[in-house]
Amino acid sequence: MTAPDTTPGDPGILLVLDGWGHAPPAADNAVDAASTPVLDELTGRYPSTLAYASGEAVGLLPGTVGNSEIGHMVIGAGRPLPYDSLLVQQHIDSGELRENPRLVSLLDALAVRGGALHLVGLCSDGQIHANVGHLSELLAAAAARRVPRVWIHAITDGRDVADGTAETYLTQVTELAAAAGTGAIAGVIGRGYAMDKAGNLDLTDRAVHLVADAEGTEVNTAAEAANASERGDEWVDPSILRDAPGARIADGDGLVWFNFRSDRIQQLADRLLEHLAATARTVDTLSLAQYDTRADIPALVQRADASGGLADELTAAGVRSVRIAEAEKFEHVTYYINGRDSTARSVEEHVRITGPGASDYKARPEMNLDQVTDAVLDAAARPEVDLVIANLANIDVVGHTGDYAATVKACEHTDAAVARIATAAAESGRWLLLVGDHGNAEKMTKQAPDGTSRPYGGHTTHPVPLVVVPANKEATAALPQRATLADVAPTVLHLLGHKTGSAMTGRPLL
Ligand SMILES: O=C(O)[C@H](O)COP(=O)(O)O
Ligand SMILES: [Mn+2]
Ligand SMILES: [Mn+2]
Repeated sequence: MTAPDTTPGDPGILLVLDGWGHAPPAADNAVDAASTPVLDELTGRYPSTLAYASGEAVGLLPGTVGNSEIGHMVIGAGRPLPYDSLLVQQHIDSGELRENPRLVSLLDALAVRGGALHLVGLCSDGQIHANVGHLSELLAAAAARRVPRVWIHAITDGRDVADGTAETYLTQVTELAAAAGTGAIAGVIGRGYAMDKAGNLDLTDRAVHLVADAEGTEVNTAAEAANASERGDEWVDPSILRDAPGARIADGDGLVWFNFRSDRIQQLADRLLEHLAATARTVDTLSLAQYDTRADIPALVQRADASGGLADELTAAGVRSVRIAEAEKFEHVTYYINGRDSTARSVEEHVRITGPGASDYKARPEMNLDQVTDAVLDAAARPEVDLVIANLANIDVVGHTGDYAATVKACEHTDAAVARIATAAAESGRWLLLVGDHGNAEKMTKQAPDGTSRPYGGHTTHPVPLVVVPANKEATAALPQRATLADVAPTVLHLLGHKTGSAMTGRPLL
């Protein structure tokens, strides 16, 4: 770790505008269409640039859309970090995954005792939570080890990919199973139920009972389940295939979770394992990548080391920070930006805004932004606070609804919040760094496999705006033409008067 530098810096505010991407004006660009006079003025008047926030620049496979987890982790780490999806793919390409001792021993045990393998995960190629290609590799491994029965418990997406595509992905899953020579879909359920992360256990339990107990509406085909949904792919009702006898999890079966990202599957994983234990079923369980579950689930692929980032540098330098976000993005400015490290730090305060959630953010594009902004202003007014780090969630969370008009409004609410925060920064002698963590709202349609253009609420590969409003407004140094999210932590440290951390490969932009 780098020793703190003695250059006096200024206190500041790091504001992550979640899902704030940049793309040329177009009919589906909600960021451009929104009236955002303050963001326009700050971007025009002060040093600004575009930062890469997807693909290799942040530790993803080339061409992969950015996401909140890797976005905030790289903002904090000051270097690209090989993300879980990239590590899984490397283990597949090298053949390591198939030979993974934990996997081999589970599959061999199932083959010997005649147990079934249950594979649970999101069936799409959104590459944010999961990738059906990974499922394919697990199916091939099960076939090679002669596991007698393999059941796929399919979660439908419609959020990281265009809505209305669930049937296509379910067909693909069936084809992958046929190609591998094993596996059949047992049940289908939307991610709104199976991947709730807000503690709505009534939703989670619908998934628990489908997967563990084969309880759901009976359907003849997976496509029938997908097409019956009146609320899109995210909300496909729990459905069990009529020709899936014995898909209920039995004592002695095995279970592998194939989402690589933990945040939206961990609630279900814990709940399901507790239900199996309560019903006297011993089931050996693995996850593709490491999960933040209460239960200790052995992972097939370990996480990259993310230490030596901003949090470690701030702690070493005694820099006091306040982290603020509403529930949807709270972990992003605490756990993820700190490198998936939950160590309590005495120099950090966490403010979690808990206003009303919403099942449909179309109707409430303002979310709880006023309270988030109030908290930022309160923290900025405290002289003992060196750094305020906040996430404004609206552009991303409302963007995910795929509703263009609501997303335009979310951008406009965000602009009004930035206006208040920029004024407070000026009044408290703070610099203000604005940056997106990945694109979303600047592209609200996507071409479906059938060639039609559909509303799209998912992320993009576009770069994100990055603006530095200096504490001394006379300073007008230009930023490099292109930056990456890895440059944010070195720039923040520089503005605070500290050197770049020795583990960081990004550079201060000023
Ligand atoms: O989990 C979600 O809401 C989306 O799939 C991804 O969005 P995030 O990366 O912004 O959390
Ligand atoms: Mn995000
Ligand atoms: Mn998002």
